[in-house]
Order: sequence, then structure tokens, then C-alpha cells
Amino acid sequence: MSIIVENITKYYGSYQALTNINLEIKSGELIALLGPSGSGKTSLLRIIAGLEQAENGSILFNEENYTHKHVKDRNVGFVFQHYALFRNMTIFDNIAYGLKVRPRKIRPGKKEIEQKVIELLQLVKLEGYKDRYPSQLSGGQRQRVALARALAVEPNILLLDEPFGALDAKVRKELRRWLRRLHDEFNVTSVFVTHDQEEAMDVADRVVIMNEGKIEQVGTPEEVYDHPINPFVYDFLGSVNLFKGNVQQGKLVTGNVEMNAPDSEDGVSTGYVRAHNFIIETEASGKDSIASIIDHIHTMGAIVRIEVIREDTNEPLEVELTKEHYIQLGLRKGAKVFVRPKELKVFVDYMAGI
Ligand SMILES: Nc1ncnc2c1ncn2[C@@H]1O[C@H](COP(=O)(O)OP(=O)(O)OP(=O)(O)O)[C@@H](O)[C@H]1O
Repeated sequence: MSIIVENITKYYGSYQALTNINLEIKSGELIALLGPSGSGKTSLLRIIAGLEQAENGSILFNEENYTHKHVKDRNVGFVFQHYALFRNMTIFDNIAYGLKVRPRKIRPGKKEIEQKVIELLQLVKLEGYKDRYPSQLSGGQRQRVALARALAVEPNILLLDEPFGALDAKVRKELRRWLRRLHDEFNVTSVFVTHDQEEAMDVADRVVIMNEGKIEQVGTPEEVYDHPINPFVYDFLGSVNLFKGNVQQGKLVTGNVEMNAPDSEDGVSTGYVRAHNFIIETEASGKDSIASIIDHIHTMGAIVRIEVIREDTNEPLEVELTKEHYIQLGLRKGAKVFVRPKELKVFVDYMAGI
């Protein structure tokens, strides 16, 4: 089922939490709403769900206007961070709940419910746990039950609000795989809220990046990472180094370094370079070589993160390289090196001088 969000505006009292949100979600897509705390992700999800009403705008499911439909008539499944399972019910009964409470006319028979629950238990690999109670499961297992419970009623749309937020990093990763697998299996249009960019980039077909109640950019993980449309998106998606300077005739001048910026307008600008988009050398090789001193070396498995201090401005830079390359170069703390951007994106500082 497709979702269209049209001109949605939401106020809490006089506070405007969402401003003119427009978004089209294709049937069967898995979409992540990603943004810092307070950017309006949960508000948007709740409006899609019908748990919250917007002041302005419409919500369409399969092009039909659902704006004023009650949550129970939208057939959406929910998984929340703290959407506790029923503590006094077994895992089996928790999953069966949504089917058992259906009005008699549309309620499946006992055998049918049983079969469905068993299938779901198999899918989330918890067959052996059906007679346990939620308190006898781990956090990750409980969220798998929550996913199975949400899917049991065959929702048109699955909405997840920080579903893995309360779990540790390793379990979160595992659950991402579950979400992706279950999503592919059921092909249900899914929207999940997260503030974890790695989670969004890893799981979603497309990522919606939100900030201060607005959408900054929508795109596939590759699009938003490789072609961020503004400084906010650049900064939000992974570690980035900033070079404040001035563009003159296709060159960004920063400190005593000149970097090629052929497509940039002249004026006060900031260059953005991701940590892995530097070349690190022991000799200068051009006007864009930034003389620096290694301040800190941090090894993280196959990747080495090096913090260097620019000699011209004393500003720190973060550079990432493979361990293999790091060993080849024989780098150590205190050594002088030259870092050069492989890929630079320049945004004009429109606010400069205002
Ligand atoms: N019921 C409410 N009453 C008043 N203000 C609210 C209410 N719900 C949310 N807000 C405010 O609206 C803004 C957006 O909140 P929302 O929960 O949608 O953001 P979020 O991006 O999901 O944040 P988080 O990641 O912290 O959950 C915040 O500033 C929040 O304080």
C-alpha cells in the first residue's frame, strides 16, 4: 500500500513541530525517518498512524484519503521501543492477540490462528519459546516477538518507532537483519524512525532526513551519503571535516592551502571532506597538501582513525585509512604528514556577512 503525505503541518500549542511535509512512499518500500532528537520524526509517524492529527494537510493510503480515519480503521501494525508485550500472556498468546480480538465476523478460526502464530514463530526463530512469558526472553527476542505480533494481523503498513533503541549495539545489528528479512518476506510498506544513521543507511530502501520539523533530503542511502544537498545532511551522515575559507576562481583558499573547487561560486564558503576521503602522505604533493602533525591514532579493526593538527591553523582533522595502508606508511604519533582531500564538497556560506 502506498502512502502520500501532503503538506502536513503540526503544532503543539504554539510550537510548530512539522512544517509543510510532503513525502511519497511506494508500496512495499522500507523507509527510514532519520534526524536528530526533536526533528519531528515521531510526530510524522504518529500522524501517518492516525494517533495524532495534523492541523493541515492530508494522508493518503493507496491514493485514498485517510486523513480523518481512526487509527483502528487504518490497519497499521506498530512496533515501539517500549511497546511492552502483555506480561501475563505467553509468547504464543501475545502474537495471537490481534487476531483473537477481531470482531467475530472477521476472526479466523482457532486452528487458523494457531497455524499463523506457529508460522510467525518459525520466521522469527522462536518456535521453542511459545509457552514462555515475556520476562523469560532477552530484549532482542522480545522485539522479535513484537515484530511477529505486528505482522500477525497482516497490516497494510508497518510503523516502527525506534524499535531497537533500547538494545545493545550487537543485538541492534542482528535485529536490523530481522526487520529487513521480515519486510522482504511480507512486502509490507514500512516506515521506521531512528536517530541512528548507520541503522537507517543499513536497512532502508530510502532515507528521509529530517531537521527542525522539515525534510532536508530524501534518497537512497547512497544518494544521501554521496550527494548530500546541504551542509546539515553532510554533517549529519558520518564524520566530516570542515574547511572554512574563500572560493576564488575555482579554488577554495583555507589557511595557506588551496583546494580545487571548480564548480563553486566565489565567496565565503565551507569545504566538507569525509574522514575516509583524504590521501595521507609523508611528502607534500601539491597546493592542496595540508601539513599536519599526528596527534592521536585510534585503531578500530581494519580501519585506523588518525587525528592530525593542521600546522597552518592549528585545527584538528580526522582522517581514516585502512590498517594495511597505515602500516605501509609507518605512521606514528608526533610525525609530520600531509593530508590532501580526495573528494571535496563546497557549500557557499549564505549567512556570511548578514
Ligand atoms: N505531545 C506533545 N506536546 C508538546 N510538544 C511535543 C509533543 N510531542 C512532541 N513535541 C515536540 O515536538 C517536537 C518534535 O517531537 P518528535 O517527538 O516528533 O521528535 P523526534 O524527532 O521523534 O525526536 P526524538 O528522536 O527525541 O524522539 C519536539 O520539540 C517535541 O518536544
